[in-house]
Amino acid sequence: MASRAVVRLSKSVFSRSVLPRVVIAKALSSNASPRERIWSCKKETDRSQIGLECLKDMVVDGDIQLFDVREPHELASLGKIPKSVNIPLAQVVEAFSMSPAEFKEKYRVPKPDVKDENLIFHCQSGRRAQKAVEGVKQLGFEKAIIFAGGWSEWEFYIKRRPQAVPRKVSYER
Ligand SMILES: O=S(=O)([O-])[S-]
Repeated sequence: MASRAVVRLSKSVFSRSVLPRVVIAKALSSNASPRERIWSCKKETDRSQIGLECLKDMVVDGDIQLFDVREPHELASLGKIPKSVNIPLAQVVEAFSMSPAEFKEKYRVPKPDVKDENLIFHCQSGRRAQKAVEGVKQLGFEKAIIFAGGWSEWEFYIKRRPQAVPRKVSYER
């Protein structure tokens, strides 16, 4: 009787709370790869996108290559996500076809590697970023993903919860 209760209790403890917590703790540790961190935050199984909370963590952490494919005038008038680099959609394929030296000279950041797992594209609401991801995937950047919520979701979040933006990251407008 008592042993059955113990088995039942330990099954529920291990299956529902302890193990997932261990997995989550590992995924959130500084040793976790960017991809482990991304997917630890996601409940859904769609691995082609990143959600706002995880994006925010990566922005704070700095371990991110985030490209904003809107037009420069949109960034100037609406604002930009910290750490993002602007490459308008029409230039994306050309940019990601450049040599690392040309890319660095033009965009002032290192060119991502085809194997990078922290390569993320966003725009205003997802449409252009989707095209950008499709374009770079054709060039071999298979692990590129999209922040579909884009600037719209980031701005909505910031406006509703400005205190949630860590001080380390300045809110650029
Ligand atoms: O930014 S958008 O192309 O989704 S309108």
